[in-house]
Amino acid sequence: MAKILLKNVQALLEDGSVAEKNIAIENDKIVKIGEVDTSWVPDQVLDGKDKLAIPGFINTHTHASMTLLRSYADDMQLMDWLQNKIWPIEAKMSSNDIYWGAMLAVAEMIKTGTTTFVDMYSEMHRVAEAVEESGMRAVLSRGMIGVAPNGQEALAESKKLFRDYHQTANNRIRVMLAPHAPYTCPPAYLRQVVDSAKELGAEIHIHLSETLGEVEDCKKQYGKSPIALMEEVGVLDCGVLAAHCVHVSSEDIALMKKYNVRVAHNPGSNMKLASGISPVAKMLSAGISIGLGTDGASSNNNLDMLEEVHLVSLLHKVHHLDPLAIPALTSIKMATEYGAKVAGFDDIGVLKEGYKADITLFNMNSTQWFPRHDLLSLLVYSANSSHVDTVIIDGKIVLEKGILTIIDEERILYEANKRAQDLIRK
Ligand SMILES: N[C@@H](CCSC[C@H]1O[C@@H](n2cnc3c(=O)[nH]cnc32)[C@H](O)[C@@H]1O)C(=O)O
Ligand SMILES: [Zn+2]
Repeated sequence: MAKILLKNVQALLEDGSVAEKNIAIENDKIVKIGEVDTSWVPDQVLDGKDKLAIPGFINTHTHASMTLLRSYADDMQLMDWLQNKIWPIEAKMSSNDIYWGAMLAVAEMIKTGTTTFVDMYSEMHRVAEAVEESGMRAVLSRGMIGVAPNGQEALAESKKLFRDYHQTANNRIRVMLAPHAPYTCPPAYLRQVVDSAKELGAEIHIHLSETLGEVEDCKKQYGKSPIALMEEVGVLDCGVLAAHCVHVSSEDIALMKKYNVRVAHNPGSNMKLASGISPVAKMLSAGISIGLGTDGASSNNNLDMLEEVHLVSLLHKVHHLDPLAIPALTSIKMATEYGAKVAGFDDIGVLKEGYKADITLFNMNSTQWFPRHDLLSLLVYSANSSHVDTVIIDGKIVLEKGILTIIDEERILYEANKRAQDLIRK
């Protein structure tokens, strides 16, 4: 039995308060927050002095292996970027490229305090391998472009991924089915995906209503918005994680609420691709679950969730000309507790007894953390992710004093860089 004690740490609790606590971890779970019985003897004690403990960040939408394409194509329109730069080079990516790209992403995510990510890409068994080896938690999906030549093959791969990996690695890996978007998956294909999802009991991860152009084209072609089209073809019956939802109407929001569509909001990507500003405050007040995501490292260009926390708060304040919009606690909850719901978990996202021990510790020994009027405010508005000190996932220490303990950072940087260089020469 592995027992870890976080001693006298400042802990962000479910009600939003921060208080000095002991946190006892046994195997993969938090067993106690508060006074720990002297009969409970830990194997390892981590000193919590000057440390802030929060639930590990949950990145609700990314394409991990796209780290290999970071800085390869910037300052472009979404469709131009996808069709003329990204998809042609993705077609040349080998299974090993996918693996090392995912490893680079996992290293970056752990070092910036993320403990769970939701991914959509191809060759996902290699991403699963990176997740298994690194100790990370993830929701994986094979992104399907629903047209010839690979539509049917992608669906078969998706189903296989679900059967092989859903709820494996001590439940660290979950799997969803991911038709890429309404503009790449025609209704007949989406109906096939829905049938497969129902047959397997799988949920659906999809990009929806990302740009105005997408919504306009969808209305022209099918007479309805992407959200309404998803209702018609049955996607909304399966349990949906929808990335983006930037251009959604009041009618769309009512449908999303009716079917409990969960949203991955990607403020950095939406700003960089100039997709627009998602009506986050409106969706939150309609009772929709919204998490934060980075999207791929080619449209962000990093996987730093604390940056998204910062952005979501600032973006919606200035958008509404209202400094009360998306306060600090809401933005942190979107990155943790609400993100857990969005990703489909009921035992992560909060520091709570009985929950999984997925914990990020910030070292508060730097200028940005002084003076300490309000630790939550410092975290959201002042700190940065280089202050992440220790990360625990599923009860295992995967980062200690800023050093990756399970995976080899030097090797990952070397392999990923070499493969990215070879890829652009192919
Ligand atoms: N090209 C893959 C399948 C697609 S996976 C998911 C896809 O989403 C793409 N993607 C990344 N970010 C975005 C975004 O913001 N909107 C739409 N697509 C994106 C990404 O480049 C990738 O091609 C194949 O081999 O069949
Ligand atoms: Zn995406």
